[in-house]
Amino acid sequence: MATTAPAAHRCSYEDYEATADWLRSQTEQRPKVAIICGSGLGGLAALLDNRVVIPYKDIPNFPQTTVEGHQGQLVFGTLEGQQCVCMQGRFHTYEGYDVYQVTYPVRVFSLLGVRTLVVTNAAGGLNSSFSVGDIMLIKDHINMPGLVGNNPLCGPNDDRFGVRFPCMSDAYDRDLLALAQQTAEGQGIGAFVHQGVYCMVGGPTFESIAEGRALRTMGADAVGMSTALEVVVARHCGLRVLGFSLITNMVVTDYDSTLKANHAEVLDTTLMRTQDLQGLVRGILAQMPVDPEDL
Ligand SMILES: O=P(O)(O)O[C@H]1O[C@H](CO)[C@@H](O)[C@H]1O
Ligand code: HPA
Repeated sequence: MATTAPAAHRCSYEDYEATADWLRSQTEQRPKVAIICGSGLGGLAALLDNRVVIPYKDIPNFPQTTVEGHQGQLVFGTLEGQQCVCMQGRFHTYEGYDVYQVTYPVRVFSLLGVRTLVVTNAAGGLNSSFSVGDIMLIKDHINMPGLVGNNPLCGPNDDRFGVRFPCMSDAYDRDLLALAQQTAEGQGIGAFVHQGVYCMVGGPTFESIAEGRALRTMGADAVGMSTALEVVVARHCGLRVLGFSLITNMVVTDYDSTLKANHAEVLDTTLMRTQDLQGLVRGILAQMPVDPEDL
């Protein structure tokens, strides 16, 4: 049977602008910080004061969430004096979305005036010194889909967003990383906060043992099915980025192990660490200058 490949949802500048204009018409809030909540981490949005909640289904051009643990709404509000917008639910390529849809909200945020993107995710631990429940501050990533040509910046470059060949060696802001580490230590949770490399894979399968071993050998400390694409688009349009992985399970890399990765365990672990992660984000925002130039 003949099949037709689905058309890529590459969007025009005007599409992003239309969504940003519509959001501006729904709220007077003008966020400077966007927070993308990973699986089971949507509770971060509940911390915001003066909340304005907008379901994705009402937002022009927005995809819909389909994964358990991702609610599917934008929450505008203030946290520690910072004007924020939280994505309670992100998009993944394994849901059937293409890389342009997965990253659509990031460019909209940039047009809204956001200057800092905070990405969070649930991830499997590869570094043998990590334990379930640890928090990894992301210091770098391996964008596996991007490395094989599935990069959200493929296609004609729109210079209004950024340059054709953006640098990724500075993807995760070093000053924000240092602030996050100091904040964790100040809050007494430094013992389970580490820095490491996040590897994005396509999913939705969890890793085979050979894949887990290969990723570890490549230098990844944690693996998940999100984040890198959003970060690439954020850096392209000049946002500074801070990223957190919550280690929800350890990737099985031993043929004698009987452990089996599963999404229920991922969501259970997020419940266990939700307070610490929320406290950490709150503490960082309390000290983070609104203008990146002030860091
Ligand atoms: O990356 P987030 O969205 O936190 O979710 C992670 O958890 C899910 C697997 O349990 C996958 O979607 C993986 O990427
Ligand atoms: N692998 C990939 N993605 C994940 C994992 C994992 O072990 N845990 C949470 N998200």
